[in-house]
Amino acid sequence: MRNRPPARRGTGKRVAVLGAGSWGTTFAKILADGGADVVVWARRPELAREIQEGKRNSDYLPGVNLPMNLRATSRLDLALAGAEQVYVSVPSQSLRDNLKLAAPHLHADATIVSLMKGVEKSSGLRMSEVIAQVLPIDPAQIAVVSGPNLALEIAKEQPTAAVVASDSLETAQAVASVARNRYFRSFVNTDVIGTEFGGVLKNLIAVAIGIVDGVGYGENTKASIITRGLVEMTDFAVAYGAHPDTLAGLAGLGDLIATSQSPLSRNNTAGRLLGQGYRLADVVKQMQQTTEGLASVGPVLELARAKGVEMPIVEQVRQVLAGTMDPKDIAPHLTTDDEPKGERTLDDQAQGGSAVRRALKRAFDQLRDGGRGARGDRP
Ligand SMILES: NC(=O)C1=CN([C@@H]2O[C@H](COP(=O)(O)OP(=O)(O)OC[C@H]3O[C@@H](n4cnc5c(N)ncnc54)[C@H](O)[C@@H]3O)[C@@H](O)[C@H]2O)C=CC1
Ligand SMILES: O=C(CO)COP(=O)(O)O
Repeated sequence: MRNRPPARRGTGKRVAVLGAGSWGTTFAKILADGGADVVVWARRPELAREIQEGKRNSDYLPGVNLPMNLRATSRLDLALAGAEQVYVSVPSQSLRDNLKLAAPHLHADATIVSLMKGVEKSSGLRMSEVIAQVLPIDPAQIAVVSGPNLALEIAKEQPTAAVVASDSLETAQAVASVARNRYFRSFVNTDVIGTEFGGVLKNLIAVAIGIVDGVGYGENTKASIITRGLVEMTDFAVAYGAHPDTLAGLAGLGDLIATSQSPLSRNNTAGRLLGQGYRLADVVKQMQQTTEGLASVGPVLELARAKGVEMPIVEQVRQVLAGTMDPKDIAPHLTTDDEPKGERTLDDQAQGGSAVRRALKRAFDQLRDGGRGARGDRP
C-alpha cells in the first residue's frame, strides 16, 4: 500500500481575491496552485467570464493558462461568501470605496490581506491603515504581502519570494501557509509598516531609475540611485516606526532591485518615458495598468516633511513629474548640497546629520527595547 503524501496546510481553504488585474489574477493563481479554493472578483463581467470559462486573462496576462480550479465572478457577494482570507489587489486610490462595497459581505473573522503598493492620496494612509479605518476588525485580522513580485514572471511560474507581515505573527503564518507553492515562497514578519512602505517607496526610486534610463545614462548612475534610494527608503520607513532590517530584505532591497531593473515594471516604464521627454499627461495616457508611484510621490514627500526626513531623489522625481526639472539634471544626490556629506548613515551621525541621525537613533532605540516585535524575513 502506498503512503498518501502529507496534506498541505493551505489545502482547501476558501479564499477570495478582489481585483482581477495582473497582480490579483497572478496571486489567485499562486493561491490556487498552493491548493486553496479560490474565487477571484473582477469588476467587469466579461473579464470574470473569461477567467471562469476560458481560464485566461488575456489583457493582463497574455499567454498564461490559469489553473482549472480557479473560479471567478463579478458578484462581490458570491466571491466573499465563506471566504476565510480575502486578498485585495485593486488600485490603491480605489481601495476605500471597494472596501465599503465589500463590507456587508465579509465574514466577521476573515483575514484581510493587502497586496497593494500605494498610499491613499487624500489621506497619506497606507493600505492596511485604510483597511483598519473602514472595516470594524481587529488589527490582528489584517496582513500585507510585499516583495520582488513582478506579476508576469510569477504567472509564468518563475520562482520568487515575498514577505507576509501582520501585527499578529499567527496571522502572518496563517496567510503565508496558504500563499505558497512550488514557485512562490512566503516569509513572515510583524513589521507591517516596513513591509508596506518598502513596496510604496521602491516604486518612487524605480521611477527615478526609469527617468535616467530614458535619458540614456548608464549603470553607474542607476547603481548610485538604487544605493542612495535605499538610504532614503530606510530613513523614511524607520522614521515611521519600521525596522531597518525589513528594508534590507525582500520587501525593501529585493523589490527595489526587481522593479528598478525590469522592463515589466510599470513604474520603471513610466519613468523611462518621462526621461525620453514625454510629458506626464502623455505618460499617464500610455500606461494601461496601475502605476502606483506616480500617485505616491506627493503624499510620501508630505509624510517625509512631517518627520524631517530628507528624500532628495524622490523630490527630484516630483520635479520631473511637475515639469520643473529637466530629466537629464536628475542626480543621485541634491545638486544644492554645499558641503560634502558622509555616505554612510553612521558617518552622518558622527557629523551631526539631522534626519538620518534621528532615524538611526529610533532604530537603535527599537533594537534596545527589543524592537516592535519585528522579525526579519523568516519562513
Ligand atoms: N503587477 C504587479 O506586478 C504587481 C502589482 N502590485 C500592486 O497590486 C496593485 C494592483 O495592481 P495591478 O493588478 O498590477 O494593476 P492592474 O492595472 O493590472 O489591475 C487593476 C485592476 O483593478 C481594476 N480596477 C480599476 N479601477 C478599479 C476600481 N475603482 N474598482 C475596482 N477595480 C478597479 C482594473 O480593471 C484591473 O482589473 C497595485 O497596488 C500594485 O502596486 C504588487 C505586486 C506586483
Ligand atoms: O511591485 C512590483 C514588483 O514587485 C510591480 O512593479 P510595477 O508596479 O512597477 O509594475
